[in-house]
Amino acid sequence: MSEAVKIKNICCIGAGYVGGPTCAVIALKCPDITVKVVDLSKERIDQWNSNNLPIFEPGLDDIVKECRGRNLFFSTNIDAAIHEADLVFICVNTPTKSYGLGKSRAPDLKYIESAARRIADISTSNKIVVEKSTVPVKAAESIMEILNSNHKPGVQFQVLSNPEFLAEGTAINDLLNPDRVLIGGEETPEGRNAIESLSNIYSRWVARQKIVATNTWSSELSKLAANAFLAQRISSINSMSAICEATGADVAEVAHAIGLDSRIGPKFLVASVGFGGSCFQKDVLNLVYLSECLNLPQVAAYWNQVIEMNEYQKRRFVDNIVHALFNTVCDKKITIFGFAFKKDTADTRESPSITICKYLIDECAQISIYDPQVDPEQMLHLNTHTHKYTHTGIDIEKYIKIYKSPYEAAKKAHAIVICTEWDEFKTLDYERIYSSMCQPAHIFDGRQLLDHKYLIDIGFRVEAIGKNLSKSHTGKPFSSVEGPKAKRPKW
Ligand SMILES: NC(=O)c1ccc[n+]([C@@H]2O[C@H](COP(=O)([O-])OP(=O)(O)OC[C@H]3O[C@@H](n4cnc5c(N)ncnc54)[C@H](O)[C@@H]3O)[C@@H](O)[C@H]2O)c1
Ligand SMILES: O=c1ccn([C@@H]2O[C@H](COP(=O)(O)OP(=O)(O)O[C@H]3O[C@H](CO)[C@@H](O)[C@H](O)[C@H]3O)[C@@H](O)[C@H]2O)c(=O)[nH]1
Repeated sequence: MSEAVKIKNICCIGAGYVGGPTCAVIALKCPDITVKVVDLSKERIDQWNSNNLPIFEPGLDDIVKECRGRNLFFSTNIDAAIHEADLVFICVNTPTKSYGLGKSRAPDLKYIESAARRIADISTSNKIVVEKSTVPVKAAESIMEILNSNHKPGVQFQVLSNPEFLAEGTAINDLLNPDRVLIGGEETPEGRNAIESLSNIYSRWVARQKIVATNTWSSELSKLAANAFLAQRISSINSMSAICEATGADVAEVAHAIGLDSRIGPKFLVASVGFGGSCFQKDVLNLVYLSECLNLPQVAAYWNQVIEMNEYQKRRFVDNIVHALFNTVCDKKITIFGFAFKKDTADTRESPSITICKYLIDECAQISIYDPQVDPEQMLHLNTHTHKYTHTGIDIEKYIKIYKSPYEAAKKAHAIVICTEWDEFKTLDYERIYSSMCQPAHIFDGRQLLDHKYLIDIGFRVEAIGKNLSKSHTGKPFSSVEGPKAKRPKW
């Protein structure tokens, strides 16, 4: 590739949360480029071709409606799309391995490898292959080796790393107005030309100074580093929330106060019941495993603590629920508000709600769940593909009921547990809810979402992450769930 190629045909392998929205935005901004999004899953492709898209993402429907059939196509014909493309995005999943070497930590790269092998098999013309999936450092090298070992004579490949930074729920805005676009490539004339070809696509709507070129390994590591830093911020503020509950400091006030320091900044400091989503845990574990493989155990332990803190936060929250409900939730109806891992998405991957429900089921609670977007089947099975719950063999369907109305979900419940920060939870009629519940009625706010004073005035017993509201009701601070009462610090 002696000069930057003008891209006319793009193939995207993987029609998921990244592939679909990213390609929809590229098609919108580049009407002269044909974009084909392909996937092994016929069901997913059929949904992309229907009025009921597989992903709930604000703003996505309108873009797909505008571009689909014009220059945006969804298909299972993977080979044809690869064959025609000048540039291929690899957007397949890279979940944490559930077997073998690196089990529960290393990313599973089997989907990446199979996509790379397919590209090598099918390609009869030069292609730029863009690794958009999140991968360990040096994955591009493996992709290049697979391509170069299997290609047809005369066919050349360039592999770029172009990690995606969109967050679910705000994906369209993030894609239209990214903080940066990162492109890593080989430090050769061919590598620079490939970077230029991809930059020319993004520069249709992203300012040139926001398109950052690096070497391939920096780009791959920057994606893991960005997610690790973001997850670390949440674990840090969550660790503060435990201190707040034990002392009477208010975590929202602490977050505001520290966020005013321009070196710290105000974003991503909302203490919560714990972070969820398909990326943070997986990518931090990926970094931990990478560090271990590089014989850097201290680095691995440092980042692993981010995950440990997240687990601790979820456990702490549930322990508190059990203690506040007079040390037993057995056979009590507990209502979970929110099953998605954050608002404005129907995605439940690694949602804290799952862990919370499992812990409560371990205590034999009867769980009722309401979420405005999540598929009821997923909630009924706690996002597993079976109704049997883990090692206990518990039949979870016996313990879970799904409701279409928050008011029905809360009827005769002993407690409401806010797990997702959906806006609609802020404006429910809590007086009506209170009068339909078993008394004393409890609310556990895992998202600092509600007006606690108002709820206490209604009569609720309220406990919230990072706040000590005890003076208003039981006199027991949130953190006393640890067992022996937290000791007052000596100054
Ligand atoms: N979800 C996010 O918000 C997000 C954001 C940034 C980066 N990422 C990263 O992007 C990657 C994709 O994430 P996602 O959430 O879109 O995953 P996803 O599971 O929603 O989608 C991946 C798709 O790839 C398909 N696939 C797998 N192997 C294939 C193959 N060989 N040929 C064709 N299709 C194949 C699967 O069927 C699936 O539909 C991951 O590495 C993830 O870490 C995700
Ligand atoms: O102050 C905060 C911010 C977030 N969260 C939680 O953290 C999780 C992740 O949220 P967010 O980062 O907004 O959503 P994701 O879609 O997981 O996006 C992250 O993961 C993506 C996949 O790698 C990256 O592309 C994004 O840049 C990165 O923000 C969710 O459970 C949130 O509720 C908090 O608890 N407190």
